[in-house]
Amino acid sequence: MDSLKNIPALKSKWLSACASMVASWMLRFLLLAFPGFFKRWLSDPMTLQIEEYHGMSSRNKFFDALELYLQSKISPSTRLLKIAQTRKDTSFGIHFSDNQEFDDVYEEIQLKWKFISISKESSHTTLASKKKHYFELSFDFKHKEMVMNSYLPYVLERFKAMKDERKLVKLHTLVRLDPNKVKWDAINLEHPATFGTLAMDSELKRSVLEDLDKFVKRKEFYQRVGRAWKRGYLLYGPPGTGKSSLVAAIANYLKFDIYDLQLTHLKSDMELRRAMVATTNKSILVIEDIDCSQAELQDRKYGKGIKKNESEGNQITLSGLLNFTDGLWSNCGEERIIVFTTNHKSKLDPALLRSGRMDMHIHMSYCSYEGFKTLTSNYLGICGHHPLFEKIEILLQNTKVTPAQVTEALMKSEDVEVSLQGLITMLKENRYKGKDEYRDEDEENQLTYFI
Ligand SMILES: Nc1ncnc2c1ncn2[C@@H]1O[C@H](COP(=O)(O)OP(=O)(O)OP(=O)(O)O)[C@@H](O)[C@H]1O
Ligand SMILES: [Mg+2]
Repeated sequence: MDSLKNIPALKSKWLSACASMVASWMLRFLLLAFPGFFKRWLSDPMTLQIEEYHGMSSRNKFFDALELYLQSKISPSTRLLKIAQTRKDTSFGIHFSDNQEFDDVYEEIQLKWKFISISKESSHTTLASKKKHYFELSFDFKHKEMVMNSYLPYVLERFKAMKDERKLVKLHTLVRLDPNKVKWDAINLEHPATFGTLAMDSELKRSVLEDLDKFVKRKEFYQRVGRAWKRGYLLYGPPGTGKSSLVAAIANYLKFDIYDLQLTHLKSDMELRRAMVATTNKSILVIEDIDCSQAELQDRKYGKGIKKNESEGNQITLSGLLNFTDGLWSNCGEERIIVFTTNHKSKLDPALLRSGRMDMHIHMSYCSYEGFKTLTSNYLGICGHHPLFEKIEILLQNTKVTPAQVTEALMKSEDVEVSLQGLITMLKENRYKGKDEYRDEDEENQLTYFI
């Protein structure tokens, strides 16, 4: 009788067991049938956006780092790659297509990158800037700390290592996008100059190389003495003596990018500051022909030969530049080299030559016999002696020709005899020519150290 009484209780137990079994089957079925939906439902996504530019015109350096880093994450099964070669580049570059996705794994965290390109609505934009580009990084919110503090620094480290491996050196120049906006535009530096190919006094070359080596090794020293980790060089000498080639040789030697700062492209000290702040560490800021820039800036300031509306708004000054290079700018980065070049050191503002401003004054001068031998080894492949060398050595002692003039003569023929004879004729023609406007500087020391 008792067991009959328990029948309803047993029945409800049985029913609830059946119901929970059906529910678990259904859940299993749904999980198997729609895994994506459940994964999304269970996770708590977080997204970071990395835009190409931040502010008005400053390029986002992390965006540039991603462009290289993510090339290593392109899936081998990718069926669409955009290849481009700009007019100025000699090699092909991979460009990402809109909505291209990249998977990455870091410390077992799944990360998803996406490249996005959207049209901008502005009347002032150039063809290249009509689009806004950015990367999106998606991951689970619970990994936020790990991504911010560990993964992003890791991406930067990888980028630096990849850049060093590829030995990419960039040349950055200023381009004006609209009346109020300038930005740095970069191309690969294809300048072949190295210290080996430069016709330069060997003692001077050795001193410059030693100075560069010492500079890059002295991080702790600069920190200890509380100085900004920067070095300034003034390169001076007649046109065609290798000042620009020396800048390229330094960049190739240290693998530092070059920022070619054309002061006359800028309208105000504010623009100058923005452009300088946008330069990266391990870079060379070059201001070529500083005497000409200085003169033009003076003209603009006082309106000499310049229409009123052209001079308006141009408040860029040499002292503004020097204060900034000596002060805040040099302190907000590391391993910065600043180079001024000029044909006429005597025409420079004394403020620029003041002791401590430029660490080294390097005089690039006319072609010596030693320089000539470097050039014949490069251009004609002559490593030893040649019967015509003695004549050339005597001629070079009395003739002021630049290495550029010598290379021009050496390139005229592939026949060594013809080339050297052509050079002898050129040297004879130039032997007693005209007044030397660079004589004062030529009599100075080749190298002046300040620190
Ligand atoms: N010292 C040098 N060693 C090797 N090649 C040189 C040297 N000087 C000049 N040349 C050759 O002449 C060309 C012009 O030289 P470069 O532009 O470096 O001279 P520069 O001193 O910067 O002249 P400028 O004052 O006109 O700017 C170089 O591309 C190179 O081929
Ligand atoms: Mg030059």
